[in-house]
Amino acid sequence: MLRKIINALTGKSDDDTAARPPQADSSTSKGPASGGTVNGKPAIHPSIDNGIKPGSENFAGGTLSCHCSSNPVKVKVGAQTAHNHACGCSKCWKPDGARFALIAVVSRDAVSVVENEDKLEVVDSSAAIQRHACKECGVHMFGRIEDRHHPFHGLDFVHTELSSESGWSEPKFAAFVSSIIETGENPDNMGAVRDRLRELGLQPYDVLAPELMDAISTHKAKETGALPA
Ligand SMILES: N[C@@H](CCC(=O)N[C@@H](CSCO)C(=O)NCC(=O)O)C(=O)O
Ligand SMILES: [Zn+2]
Ligand SMILES: [Zn+2]
Repeated sequence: MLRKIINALTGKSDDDTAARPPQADSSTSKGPASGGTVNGKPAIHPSIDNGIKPGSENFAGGTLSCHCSSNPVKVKVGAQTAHNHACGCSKCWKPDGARFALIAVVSRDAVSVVENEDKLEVVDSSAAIQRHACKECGVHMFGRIEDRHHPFHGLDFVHTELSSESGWSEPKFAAFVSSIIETGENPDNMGAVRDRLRELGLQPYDVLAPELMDAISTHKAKETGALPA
């Protein structure tokens, strides 16, 4: 692993090719390690690979459905989302073939499970974001922060591509970009991936966008007393 990191940093090739995940240009089926290309460029996510459609100002929400063909879980989101972004982390749900998840936040008060709640389970109860996923198809229906001290407490994370309504806020940046390597992306592809994100108008960040990092630090400073509450 260390050798791979050093090679990625120095630009040297890794002769242990058998151990490497497929290249971006290879074809594929599932997961970021096998993310393919669209028109010769790294595929990011099927909803935006052909361009990003802006959301609608007066949009007031819709219903998310999981991928089950029968008895899908349905979650009502009764408000427009905010901070929609592409996320490369290993924890967010991605559809087949996507390198990135698309994920946005919305007030938890606006989120309610309206059908087949019994099919939901929390993927990792120790995670800050409790991702409620369908036990049958694996789709994450919403992610909730239960820790009252967390900077984003009160917000749920949702994938608006699960809704048939159009008008949801569009993704505006890409977060945890380097993290795609953690699930098998070839480090040699990162330049092309970042170029493609910029071309789509999604500034790549390796953590979150500055306004969210500032919000997290402000929250912490108010808790410690470094800033007035
Ligand atoms: N490199 C890690 C990063 C995982 C991570 O910190 N993910 C963020 C963003 S998720 C939506 O933007 C996070 O806040 N995670 C908290 C949680 O998942 O509970 C990796 O790739 O796994
Ligand atoms: Zn399902
Ligand atoms: Zn994520």
